[in-house]
Amino acid sequence: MSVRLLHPSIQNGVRVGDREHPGGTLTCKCSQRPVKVKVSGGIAHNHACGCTKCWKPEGAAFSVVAVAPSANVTVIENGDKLAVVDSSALIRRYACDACGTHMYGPVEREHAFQGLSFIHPELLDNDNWPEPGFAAFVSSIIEGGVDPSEMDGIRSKLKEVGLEPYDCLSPALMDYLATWTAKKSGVLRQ
Ligand SMILES: N[C@@H](CCC(=O)N[C@@H](CS)C(=O)NCC(=O)O)C(=O)O
Ligand SMILES: [Zn+2]
Ligand SMILES: [Zn+2]
Repeated sequence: MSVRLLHPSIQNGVRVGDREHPGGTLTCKCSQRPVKVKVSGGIAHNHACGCTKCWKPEGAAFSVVAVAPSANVTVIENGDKLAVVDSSALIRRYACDACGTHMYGPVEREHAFQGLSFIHPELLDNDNWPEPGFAAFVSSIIEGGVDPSEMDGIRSKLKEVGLEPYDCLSPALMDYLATWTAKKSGVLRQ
């Protein structure tokens, strides 16, 4: 069986990026009138995501996705091609209606991630962005069509390239989300 492509940017090892990376311009895959979105500042929480909702390049089992403050994310060209993929989802993923690339996904609802936009750093016009730190929603790749028998090998490969596999987000992010929820409900003090 051929080796499953996890994601082109992690398949042969994760390249260590620049923590002080300044952002850049995200460009969709269209050869004509590509959508361009400017990210005017750093990104955080870069990770691989196996869920069925995050955009993945052709043939990849995982997406690579990070966040930036929504205030730093601006559509600069051909925004008329953008449409929200699923308006009921927490992340309002704006995709190019011609090539399907997800360009940015703001969280607008009251939520621990409110004010952040999810973006795919591989679409930036430079490649020194901070590397992914873990793999999230790994079991979800089965929902995307991966045979369950491949999972042991895929989790081993993720570990080999330095990405700890989790079936939701990382423990640190899950604790952050739970803390936000506990404060909102009042069981923890603000
Ligand atoms: N097993 C589901 C998981 C979907 C999911 O919960 N995705 C996470 C990671 S991106 C999430 O936070 N989704 C919120 C959203 O899609 O708006 C799938 O693969 O579709
Ligand atoms: Zn496009
Ligand atoms: Zn996802």
